[in-house]
Amino acid sequence: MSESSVVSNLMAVIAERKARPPADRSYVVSLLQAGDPKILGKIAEEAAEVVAAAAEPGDGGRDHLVREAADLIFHALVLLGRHDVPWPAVEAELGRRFGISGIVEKESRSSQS
Ligand SMILES: N=c1c2ncn([C@@H]3O[C@H](COP(=O)(O)OP(=O)(O)OP(=O)(O)O)[C@@H](O)[C@H]3O)c2ncn1[C@@H]1O[C@H](COP(=O)(O)O)[C@@H](O)[C@H]1O
Repeated sequence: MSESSVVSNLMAVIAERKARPPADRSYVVSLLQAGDPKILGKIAEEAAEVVAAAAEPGDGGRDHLVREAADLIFHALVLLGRHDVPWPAVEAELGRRFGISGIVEKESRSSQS
């Protein structure tokens, strides 16, 4: 499975968990049912763990960073799913920015407001 299809498939699982919560235990359902405060708290927690892992030296630190980044992105995807934001919308936004310097893009934001 390619990396981008992992994200698409995961978003499909999250949407399915939301539409038809299974009787079996599901971490995604527990997050969706607990709502934004729980999901946002997990995102903040995982972001702090990314920061800590990035400070660890060597291959162990790098591997830890990969795991914590995956946790952070997973919880962000659950938040998107809860708000019915489809993954292609995020991809389209990244695509819109592609090749535009972040400095130029930020300047265009302030001229729009
Ligand atoms: N990708 C994930 C995924 N990534 C992380 N997690 C869970 O996120 C939780 C993170 O918990 P913690 O904060 O305790 O973990 P942690 O930060 O590493 O803990 P410490 O470092 O503090 O010890 C754990 O329960 C992980 O299992 C995930 N849970 C589910 N998925 C996907 O979601 C699908 C549906 O899951 P269910 O709804 O549970 O069936 C699964 O098949 C997977 O594909």
